[in-house]
Amino acid sequence: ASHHRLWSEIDNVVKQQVAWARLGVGESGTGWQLFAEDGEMRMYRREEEVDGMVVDPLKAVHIVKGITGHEVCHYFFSPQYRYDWETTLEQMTVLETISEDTCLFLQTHKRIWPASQRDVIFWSHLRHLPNDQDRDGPDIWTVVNHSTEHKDYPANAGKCVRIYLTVCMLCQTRVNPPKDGAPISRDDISCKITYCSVVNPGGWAPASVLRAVYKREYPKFLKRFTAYVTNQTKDKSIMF
Ligand SMILES: Cc1cccc(-c2n[nH]cc2-c2ccc(F)c(-c3ccc(S(=O)(=O)CCO)cc3)c2)n1
Repeated sequence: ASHHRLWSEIDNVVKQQVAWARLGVGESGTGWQLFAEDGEMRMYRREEEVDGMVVDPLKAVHIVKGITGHEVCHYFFSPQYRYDWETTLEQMTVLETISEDTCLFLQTHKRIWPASQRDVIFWSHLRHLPNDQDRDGPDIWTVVNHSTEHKDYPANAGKCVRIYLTVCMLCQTRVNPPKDGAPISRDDISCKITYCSVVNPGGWAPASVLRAVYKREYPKFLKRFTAYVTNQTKDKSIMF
């Protein structure tokens, strides 16, 4: 693809996020604490503060039957579906479509009492990392969202406090080919999802409130989003 002004930053952040997402949460004692479990979904966080603000990194691992990593990343990246699954979204603007796999978003999200309302500007990049180089390597689809500036929307100019985030949705598709050589159906596929997120809430917000919001919102988001993809794809041909 023709390189654009953000290309080198995107390439560096994507490589760093893919490496980070592929690191397991290891045995207990590595600082990751399991805080939510639901079926195949496991959510971990690390308690970290920067300048007295909670920036707890989050890592969620989920295995969903019947969908592919390409499908998960397609619905996570594409703006036209976002209001369907992002329940806390109040306003989304595509500031720039930089290429067919890279967009610039401005989003305002519903206010979390007693903190002020938040907005965020981030570039979003969809990438397929095929495993052609090493035979049994993982075939990865990923979307990385990373905060950036925009000259027309300075931080904290209006009523919203600007937040800063890096999010990685990393997917690996597993196929169990049917014994009798039949064509692959949705019963023969599953997707291993690793969702990583680090959010700096910008202005001050009480640690207890933020941690309670994260504990409630992240599991709800991942369950709702993956259910949305399952429902959107169930009668469509498989997008590998
Ligand atoms: C899933 C989740 C976790 C933690 C907090 C909340 C939440 N509750 N009420 C307001 C928000 C809120 C405030 C500001 C934000 F930037 C995002 C935000 C969350 C996720 C993403 S994303 O990049 O993962 C998906 C694109 O929207 C972007 C912004 C969410 N939602």
